[in-house]
Amino acid sequence: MRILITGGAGFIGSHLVDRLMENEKNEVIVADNYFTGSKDNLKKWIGHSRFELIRHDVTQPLLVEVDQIYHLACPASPIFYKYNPVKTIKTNVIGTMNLLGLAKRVGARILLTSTSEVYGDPLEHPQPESYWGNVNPIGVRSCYDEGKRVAETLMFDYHRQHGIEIRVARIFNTYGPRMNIDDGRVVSNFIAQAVRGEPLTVQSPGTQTRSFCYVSDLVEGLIRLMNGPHIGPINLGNPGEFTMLELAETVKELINTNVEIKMVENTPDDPRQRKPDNSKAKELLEWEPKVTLREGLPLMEEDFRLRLGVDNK
Ligand SMILES: NC(=O)c1ccc[n+]([C@@H]2O[C@H](COP(=O)([O-])OP(=O)(O)OC[C@H]3O[C@@H](n4cnc5c(N)ncnc54)[C@H](O)[C@@H]3O)[C@@H](O)[C@H]2O)c1
Ligand SMILES: O=c1ccn([C@@H]2O[C@H](COP(=O)(O)OP(=O)(O)O[C@H]3OC[C@@H](O)[C@H](O)[C@H]3O)[C@@H](O)[C@H]2O)c(=O)[nH]1
Repeated sequence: MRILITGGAGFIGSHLVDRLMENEKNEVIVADNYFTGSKDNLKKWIGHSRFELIRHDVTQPLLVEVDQIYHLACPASPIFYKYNPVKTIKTNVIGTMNLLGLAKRVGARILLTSTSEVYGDPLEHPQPESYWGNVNPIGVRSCYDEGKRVAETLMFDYHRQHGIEIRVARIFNTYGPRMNIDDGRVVSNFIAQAVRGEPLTVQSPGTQTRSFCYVSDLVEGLIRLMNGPHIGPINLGNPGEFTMLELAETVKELINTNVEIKMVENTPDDPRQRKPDNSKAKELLEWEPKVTLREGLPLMEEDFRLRLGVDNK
């Protein structure tokens, strides 16, 4: 099987590469523009005979002969997707069209990594795939939320109109080693702050909730979705729900009991609650996350200490 992973130099993408490369029958091609990803994440595969890395921006067409496409390319951290919002929209819309065009041309199956952000600031809780969401179409997060919603629409229209084999995953907050140190997302921020001995910055009010999935669980879900018969959309996330204050307390307890917790200002349109309804993934993919937050957080510590150059406690 020859497999293309767009965004494969990023956090989730590089873990997916690791898993797919374990199978000696797979050849893996990564296409990435290194906006938020890095060659470092793939260093153990560079030079391997079954692996290829291409510097490529998905807003441009790509021609490669492949059997499957995991389409991940898109900045995921709010700081980075808001940095150049027009580019984020182009990546989601033109990028997804380009990859669908490739899938059509070579007859490949294509999986889109959509997001729980398509539910916006959800009025239904937990969120099932049947919920249409509560999204601000003109806000600062819209380039990402609405961009992913259009990407999903494109996937289903190419499927209905051209018979393309599609898979759509709606990923909930995922964390683990290799997240960018300055990524800006809450788990990597708190771990980096705890390792550096700096205050943990909880954005107000701190009662907003998220459900955090460890990256190995998520990758397993993506592979099951890609290779199963169901097109989705299917929620992939861990149903354990925590307030940001609870997350900060947990990081403090597990990583550095000496740090303070500091309340800081939040950003506009921050969703107030989020938790996946996992029934579809359980039933159709026989998938359930295994790693709890308390187990997963310490697994990031060594990677962050090494990259930050901070010795063990
Ligand atoms: N991590 C999460 O919690 C989460 C949640 C929901 C959805 N997702 C989705 O999963 C995917 C991967 O997320 P991640 O957490 O690994 O983020 P990431 O930022 O670490 O990885 C994204 C990768 O895409 C690349 N990229 C960005 N724009 C590109 C472009 N125009 N052309 C080519 N490459 C481009 C980046 O350089 C990076 O390597 C994204 O599509 C994201 O929307 C992630
Ligand atoms: O330092 C911080 C950073 C963030 N936060 C809070 O933590 C919560 C989560 O924020 P993050 O930036 O980690 O992530 P978000 O949940 O907003 O978006 C995320 O979810 C879905 C994915 O598609 C996106 O890629 C991802 O970034 C927010 O309520 C935010 O206000 C803090 O309290 N402190």
